[in-house]
Amino acid sequence: MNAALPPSLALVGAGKMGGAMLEGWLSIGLPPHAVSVFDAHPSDAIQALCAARGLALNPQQIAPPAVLVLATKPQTLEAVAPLVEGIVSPDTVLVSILAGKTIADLLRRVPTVRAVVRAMPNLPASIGAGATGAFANEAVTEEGRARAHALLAANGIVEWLPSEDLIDAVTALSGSGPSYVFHLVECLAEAGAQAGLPPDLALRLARATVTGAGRLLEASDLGADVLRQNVTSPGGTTAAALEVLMGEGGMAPLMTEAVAAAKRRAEALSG
Ligand SMILES: NC(=O)C1=CN([C@@H]2O[C@H](COP(=O)(O)OP(=O)(O)OC[C@H]3O[C@@H](n4cnc5c(N)ncnc54)[C@H](O)[C@@H]3O)[C@@H](O)[C@H]2O)C=CC1
Ligand SMILES: O=C(O)[C@@H]1CCC=N1
Repeated sequence: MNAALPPSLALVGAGKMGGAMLEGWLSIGLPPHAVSVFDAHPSDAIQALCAARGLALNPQQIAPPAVLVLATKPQTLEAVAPLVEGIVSPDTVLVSILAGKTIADLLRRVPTVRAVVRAMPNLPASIGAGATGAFANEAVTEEGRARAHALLAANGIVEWLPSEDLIDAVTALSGSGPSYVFHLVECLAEAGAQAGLPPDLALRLARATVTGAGRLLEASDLGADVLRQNVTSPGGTTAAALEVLMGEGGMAPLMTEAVAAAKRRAEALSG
């Protein structure tokens, strides 16, 4: 087991993200007996995982954990805070992945806690290919930060941020970003169908194209710009398409607008 992993951990909210993170922690050797899972409506998959691996699910009482990861929806913070407050001690590091909820919002609801890490993972965490941005407040010790890092790194890359303000932009880029890419697959498939392909064939090709491009990006030392140029023959078909995508009203201004909208929504979720 990674020496930096916390000796005890509580996960509150084991839905899509919390559940994915939990699987990552177990896969890097966090002992199941060190983990308690709290969820108001645990899915069948979480119930089965807890039963199979011997994880405590909704235990009545636990000793305050070294780290508590909060992974419920931001809108449920008010409702879940008394449960969290009842579990933590002043030495617990609270790691929150709630979009928009600030450290001040969290400390107001969970007054016993002092050390808070705000983290923003993303859904590819479920296959260990996540990207997380994180910020630690001044009460997080070196040990606490190392523990949070070990947990977050179980699911992919971790970028520590110099200020909390940046978390909303990270949420808008990489937190929500996988959804933009999945929508790209939908748009590409629809465009292929409009161009005359049977819709199911267009969907298969669109999916394989985005997956393949992502894998190439990962495997290559080349930048996205060079890889783009490598597909683009002068005067060829790609150049014709990129004139549209890189033209006025193309993808760059659209993406800028989309990310700005997500960031505004994250800001509005605070409080
Ligand atoms: N889904 C995603 O791609 C990402 C989500 N997030 C953040 O992760 C958090 C969770 O999102 P999802 O996993 O998508 O939601 P989800 O709805 O799949 O999971 C939330 C879980 O919390 C549980 N829950 C609700 N009220 C509770 C309570 N009072 N006590 C204990 N458990 C309770 C629910 O039963 C559910 O299993 C959100 O704050 C979101 O901002 C962050 C990055 C990416
Ligand atoms: O859509 C949301 O609010 C959450 C945060 C980032 C991804 N999903």
